[in-house]
Amino acid sequence: MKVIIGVGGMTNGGKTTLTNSLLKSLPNCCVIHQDDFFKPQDQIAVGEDGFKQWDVLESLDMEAMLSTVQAWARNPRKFAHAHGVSVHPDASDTHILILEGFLLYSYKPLVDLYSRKYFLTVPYEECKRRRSTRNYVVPDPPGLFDGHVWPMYQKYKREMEANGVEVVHLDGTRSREELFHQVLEDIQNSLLNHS
Ligand SMILES: Nc1ncnc2c1ncn2[C@@H]1O[C@H](COP(=O)(O)OP(=O)(O)O)[C@@H](O)[C@H]1O
Ligand SMILES: O=C(O)c1ccc[n+]([C@@H]2O[C@H](COP(=O)([O-])O)[C@@H](O)[C@H]2O)c1
Ligand SMILES: [Mg+2]
Repeated sequence: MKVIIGVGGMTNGGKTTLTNSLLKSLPNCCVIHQDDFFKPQDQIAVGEDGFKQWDVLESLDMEAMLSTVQAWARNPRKFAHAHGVSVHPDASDTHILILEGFLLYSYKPLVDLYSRKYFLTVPYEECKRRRSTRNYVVPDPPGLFDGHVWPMYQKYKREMEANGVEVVHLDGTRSREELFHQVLEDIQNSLLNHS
């Protein structure tokens, strides 16, 4: 059995933190981080607002991300080995892939592949506060959060809702441990229902 799980939602909702905990606890579990598919800086468009448009789908090489997912689906065992994930020879034939990122449910070719689509959010103030403490490869210029990041988050979320994409909402203000246990239990239950 092959299961793809999305850990999506807003920037600084806690996606990467939650994913790293899940990886340690789920058997035969690989991960693909959407952040690894940002295009090079010189290919990122500059908007009329003067900001580099990092938070739009066109800034990500989604075709390459999809190819990586397909490589996992063709041979999860080989993919796990290639990515340093240990697969026990006697392990059950359940293979899990976590996709983690802020625009997981806005790219049509991926949207039907998920068994479960988690969506982490925190209130605006908390998101802005957490973001101000982050050190991205390309640092945020002043005003980026209110001028670009937050408006794009709202736009893609509205589109997702208009398209009827069903997600499991997670309250990112809960503790790391609570979120981890909630999601682990939910995944384990959905694995039982699939088998
Ligand atoms: N449940 C949580 N409660 C409080 N802070 C959190 C929680 N999860 C993550 N954080 C913190 O919030 C920031 C963003 O977390 P991260 O997992 O990198 O988010 P994302 O990948 O969604 O941008 C980090 O400083 C992290 O330590
Ligand atoms: O990783 C990069 O190269 C990178 C370069 C510029 C910006 N980012 C930011 O990375 C954010 C997504 O990552 P995350 O962990 O905050 O969800 C997104 O809001 C972008 O603005 C990321
Ligand atoms: Mg992250």
